[in-house]
Amino acid sequence: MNLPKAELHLHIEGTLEPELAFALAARNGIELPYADTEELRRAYLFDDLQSFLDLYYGLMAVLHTEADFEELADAYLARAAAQGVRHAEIFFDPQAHTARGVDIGTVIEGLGRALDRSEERHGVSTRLIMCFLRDESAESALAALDAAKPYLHRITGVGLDSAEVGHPPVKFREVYEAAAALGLRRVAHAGEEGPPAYITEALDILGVERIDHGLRCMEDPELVSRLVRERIPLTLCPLSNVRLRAVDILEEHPLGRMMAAGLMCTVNSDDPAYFGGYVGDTFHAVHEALGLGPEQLRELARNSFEASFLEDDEERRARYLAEVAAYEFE
Ligand SMILES: Nc1ncnc2[nH]cnc12
Ligand SMILES: [Zn+2]
Repeated sequence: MNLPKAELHLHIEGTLEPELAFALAARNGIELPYADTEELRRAYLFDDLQSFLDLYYGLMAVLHTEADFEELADAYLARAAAQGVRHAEIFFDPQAHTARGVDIGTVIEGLGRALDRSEERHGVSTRLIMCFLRDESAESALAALDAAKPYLHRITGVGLDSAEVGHPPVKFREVYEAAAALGLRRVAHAGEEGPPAYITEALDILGVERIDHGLRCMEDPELVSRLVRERIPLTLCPLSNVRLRAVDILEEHPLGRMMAAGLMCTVNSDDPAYFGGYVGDTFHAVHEALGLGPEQLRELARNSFEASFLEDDEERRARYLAEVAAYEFE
């Protein structure tokens, strides 16, 4: 769906399509444990977040050089642009690469090369958000933040991802304090598989401005009231929730109820190479499965720009919002 939109929850490593994975494996002399792209795709049957993460971190082994990261990001931006994305705030997982011996500078400069050309090539403005792996230690996250210091001009904010349950936001209190002191914006995954209390902690202890997922807030009516009152954006990922079995089928996704409750929802693709669709596909899917009509889709698109980190470019935000208002549905 070509409705102009911002994508606010997108792991660049989750855009690694099987074809590119095999091409990079061949280029870098790496043998993948799959015969071909078909066999790899057949492995995309996940039971939960962890079963996905195991494959996701494994396949990253093909990413080595700046050129690899550049190609990955450029391929995503081309696909996103074709689905109406005008602005993308892109997550990356530096610790998943440094743990394999790939320097953080290689990752950031490689992604940066694609992002620098994105407006000219794809008409997509971008921001970069570095995520800490919550199943690693706070010390490891602090080391990642320290290693990113020479590249802060390229980084807008920090996030928190990976296996959620058992790794509450409070574990990263000092890391987020340090990030805030560096002038970085703050977001965190919370309430994907973890309890509603993690959402409250992310807001109160980490000082986040948006909640990534936040699906499980619906179990706590007081939390819902607070999120509505404070207009905290939620970056929902409905196709991801189905593939990782947070909801059984898309028709049962609470997105419609969340919007009706007054929550500031956005829809995003999370890891589109693994979950069956990019963000335009996701808009189309929620239209079909949940019966969201044009004005609800327009609200989601408007929210995506309002929740985006475009404070340093309000003129651009206003332009994007005008495009949303003027969009004519077929
Ligand atoms: N949906 C997700 N939840 C947590 N960590 C992730 N890393 C990549 N995708 C993720
Ligand atoms: Zn995510």
